Amino acid sequence: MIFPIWKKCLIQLQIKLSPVEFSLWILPLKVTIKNNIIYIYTPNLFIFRWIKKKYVNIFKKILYKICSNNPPKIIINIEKKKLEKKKCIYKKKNIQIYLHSEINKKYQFHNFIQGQSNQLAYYSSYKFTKNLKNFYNPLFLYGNTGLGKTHLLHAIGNKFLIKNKKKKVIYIHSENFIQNMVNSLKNNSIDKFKNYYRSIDVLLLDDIQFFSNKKKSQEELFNTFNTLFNKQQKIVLTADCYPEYISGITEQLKSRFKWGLTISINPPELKTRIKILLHKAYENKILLSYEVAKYIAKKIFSNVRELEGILKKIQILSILNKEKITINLVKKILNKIKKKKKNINIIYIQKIVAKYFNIRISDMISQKRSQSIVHPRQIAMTLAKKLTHYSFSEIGTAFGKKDHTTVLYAYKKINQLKKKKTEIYSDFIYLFNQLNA
Ligand SMILES: Nc1ncnc2c1ncn2[C@@H]1O[C@H](COP(=O)(O)OP(=O)(O)OP(=O)(O)O)[C@@H](O)[C@H]1O
Repeated sequence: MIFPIWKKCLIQLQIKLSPVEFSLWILPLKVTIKNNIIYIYTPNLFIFRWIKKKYVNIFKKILYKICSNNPPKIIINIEKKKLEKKKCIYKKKNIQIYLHSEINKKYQFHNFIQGQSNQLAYYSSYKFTKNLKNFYNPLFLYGNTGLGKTHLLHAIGNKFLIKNKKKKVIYIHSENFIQNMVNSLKNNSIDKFKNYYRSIDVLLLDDIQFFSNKKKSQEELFNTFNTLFNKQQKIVLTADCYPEYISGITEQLKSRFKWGLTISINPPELKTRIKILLHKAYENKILLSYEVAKYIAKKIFSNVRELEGILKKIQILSILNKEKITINLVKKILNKIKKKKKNINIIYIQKIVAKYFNIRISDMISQKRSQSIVHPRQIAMTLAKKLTHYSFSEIGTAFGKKDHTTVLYAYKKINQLKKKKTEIYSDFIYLFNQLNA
C-alpha cells in the first residue's frame, strides 16, 4: 500500500531527481505512516546513511510544501530481515565464526507455479521431504539462472522444518560454504567447521558450480558429502548445468552428485509464464488481466526472475502515472527497456570501467588473473549483464572468449560483494549511473 502523502512526495521526487537516482534510491524504500510520523525503512546500513545524508532534507522540504500546516516527522530505520536464522557461534581464542542457515519463508511449495518445464523438479523436491525409504539421495537440481532452483531448495527446507522444528536443516550458498571454510582455516577452527557441517540433518547446497577449480573446498565437500550420505542424512544440490558438464570439479565429486536423482528445470513455457505472472500479480495486489499477462509472457521468455522484474516496473509506473495496467502501458515500458539496453554496448562498458579503475581496455579481454585486473573485469561483466540484453555466454565471448560460468560467477560474486562492502557498492552504483545517464 502506498500512503497518499508519500505518493504525493514520490511524484515531487520524480520531478526533482534523475530517473536513475529516483528508481535506485527512492522507489525501493519501504514506508509506513503512523500518528503523522513517516517511518522509512532501508535494507542496510549503507543505504540508511546515504538516504539520511542525501535525501532527508529534500523529503522535509517537499513534505512542508505538501502539508504546510502540519508536516509529518520523518524517522529512518534499518529494516529487519524476515529470515529464520539458526546461528551457531564457536569461540576459540577470542575469534568467533558464525555459521548460519537462512531458510527463507517466502519460498514455499504452494507458491511455486508448476508447468511442464518444472513439474518433475517440483514433484521430486516435494517427494524428497516425505522421508521415504529408498528415495534418492542426493537430489540434484540443475538449470539456467532464475528458473526456481533456489526457491525449491528453500521450499524443501521449510517443509522439513514444519514437520520437525528441531531438525538441523541448513541452506547455504556454495560461495558462503567456501568462505566459511577459508575463515575457519584462518582462525584455526577447521575442526569445528567440519563437525558443524557433518552433523546436519538436511543440507541444501546452492550453486555448486562455485566450487569449480577450488581443490581444497572440493575435498572438504567430498568428505562432508560422504559422512552425511553414510549416515543417510539428506542432501540437495543445485547447479547451473548437468553435473558432468561443470568444469573444474573432480571426477569423484561429480560421480557422487550423480548417485541420486538428477533433474533438470527448464524455462517455463508460455502457459506457465502466464500462470506465474497472474500468481505474482495476485500476491503483490497488482490488477493484471489475463490478456496483459499473456502479452508480457509472449515478450519475456528467458526466466522467472525477469518476469518478476518487469511486473514490478509495471506496478510502479501504473501507480505513479495513475494509469491502469493495459497492453499499451506494458508496450511503452518494454520499448523503453529495449531501447535502453540497445544503446549501451559491451565495448562502451569495458571502456568506462577500465578508465575508472585505471587499467587498459585490453586488460578487460586478457587472460590476466591479478586481482587489480580481475575485479574491474568482474564489475564490467556484471554491468554488461544488467545493462544489455546479452546472455552470459555472449558476454563471456566479448570478454576474450571466457566461459559463461566465468561470467555467471563474476555476476554473483559482485552482487554479493555489493551487499557486504560499501566501497564496492559505491563503485558499482557510480559506474551504473554513469553508463545509464
Ligand atoms: N515456478 C515458479 N513459481 C513461482 N516463482 C518462481 C518460479 N520459478 C522461479 N520463481 C521465482 O523467480 C525468482 C528467481 O528464482 P530462483 O532464485 O529460485 O532462481 P534460481 O534458479 O535459483 O536462479 P540462480 O541460478 O540465478 O540462483 C524467485 O523470486 C522465485 O520465487
